[in-house]
Amino acid sequence: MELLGQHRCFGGTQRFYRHDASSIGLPMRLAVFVPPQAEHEARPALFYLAGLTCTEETFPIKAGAQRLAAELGLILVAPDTSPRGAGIAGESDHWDFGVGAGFYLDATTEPWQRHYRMESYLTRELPELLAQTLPLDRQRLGICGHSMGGHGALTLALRHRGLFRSVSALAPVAAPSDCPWGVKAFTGYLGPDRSTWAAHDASALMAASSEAPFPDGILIDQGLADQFLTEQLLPERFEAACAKVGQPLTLRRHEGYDHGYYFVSSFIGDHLRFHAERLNRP
Ligand SMILES: N[C@@H](CCC(=O)N[C@@H](CS)C(=O)NCC(=O)O)C(=O)O
Repeated sequence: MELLGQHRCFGGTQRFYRHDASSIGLPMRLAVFVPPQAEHEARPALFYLAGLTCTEETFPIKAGAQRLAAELGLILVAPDTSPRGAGIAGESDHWDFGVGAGFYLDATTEPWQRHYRMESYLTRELPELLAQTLPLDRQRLGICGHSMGGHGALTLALRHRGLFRSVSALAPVAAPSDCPWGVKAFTGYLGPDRSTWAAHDASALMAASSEAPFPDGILIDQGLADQFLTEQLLPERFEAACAKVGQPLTLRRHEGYDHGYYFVSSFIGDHLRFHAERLNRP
């Protein structure tokens, strides 16, 4: 991993890295906050997946999570939202598909399947690489995300049982098979056969579970003034699926909050505490 920049921050360091990602076949960038406690011992890590149009810089710059992460001793890992530089014609033409919109899955269609492999990158390559490079306890990983990243957090946690001990989301795309962003992404990355989509749809995955996958609970925050709430996010679908399988879910609906980072920064602290509590258990 090539260290591109390092900044002292609340006694720890905010770092930016670039590395050759073998699962993607291209260089990837990521941001990592290392809390002061990591100088002495391996610490738990929270992966944060950002939403459409974001980069690895969005979370460290806008969410304001470092102060509390330093107190809690949490490493924060913020990857990019898609491969960049794949050279696919038109890959930057849409803000909700292609560059900046990788949807945290492995594409199975041409021309995307060679490089658009965010799921393999995040679940196989990155935990291993980070554990080799940083004082990170590989057995204590949590995942959270916002919007498309909320979809990523929920689906990766549900698809890779045991990899992430705790999961939460802010304004997640909760039923992507049934919203315009998800239909566009799944059609493009997985093809038109809808039977392949359910495996990447948090509500469908939860509804298909035989028992509660996260008995310690899942936390979701949602703003009620979110401009994408009723057309794209559909948290009530995930809520119904959790109820069906007995999955404990705290879904908090907040009057007046919209979709952006003023909302994320208002509630990210509760997510850090939620994860720290679960990741610090022996
Ligand atoms: N570009 C879109 C909005 C995209 C958007 O809201 N992205 C969210 C994630 S889905 C975000 O976090 N944007 C970055 C930011 O708010 O700083 C639009 O013009 O409507």
